[in-house]
Amino acid sequence: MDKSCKCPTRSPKDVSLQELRDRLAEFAQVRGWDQYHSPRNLLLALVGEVGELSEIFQWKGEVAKGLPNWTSEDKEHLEEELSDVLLYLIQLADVCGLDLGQAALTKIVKNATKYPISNTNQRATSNYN
Ligand SMILES: Nc1ccn([C@H]2C[C@H](O)[C@@H](COP(=O)(O)OP(=O)(O)OP(=O)(O)O)O2)c(=O)n1
Repeated sequence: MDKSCKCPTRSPKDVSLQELRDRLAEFAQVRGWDQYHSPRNLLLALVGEVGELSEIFQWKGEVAKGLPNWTSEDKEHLEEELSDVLLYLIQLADVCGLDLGQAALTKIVKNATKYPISNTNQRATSNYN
């Protein structure tokens, strides 16, 4: 093992929105791209990446959870497109001055109020009819 490596060691799941936001801000800043990263431009970039994500599923028919029949190349492509969407979403929230993580937690609480457990079968499933 290379002991000179200063790479942080952590669980693969241990990535915070704040770290992603900070790294994206630095990525844009050192390239002089902040000037182009307006809310509108980032939204359009986000929508473009959602389109690229959609293309992966286009014309495939239903896809089983866990993607059992997908190649590792297909899964890697999906990871990249999901990441592009996430990264533009984080940047959009950042340039709007919003705390996306806190907002998402607040929204989950709001969703739970809107869809109480006792009414889940009637209300949530009615969305699919
Ligand atoms: N002004 C920019 C341009 C790119 N990116 C970052 C965010 C995305 O993660 C990725 C998007 O890069 P591309 O526009 O090259 O898009 P793709 O990676 O999807 O490449 P392609 O469209 O060639 O498949 O780079 C960014 O933050 N700001």
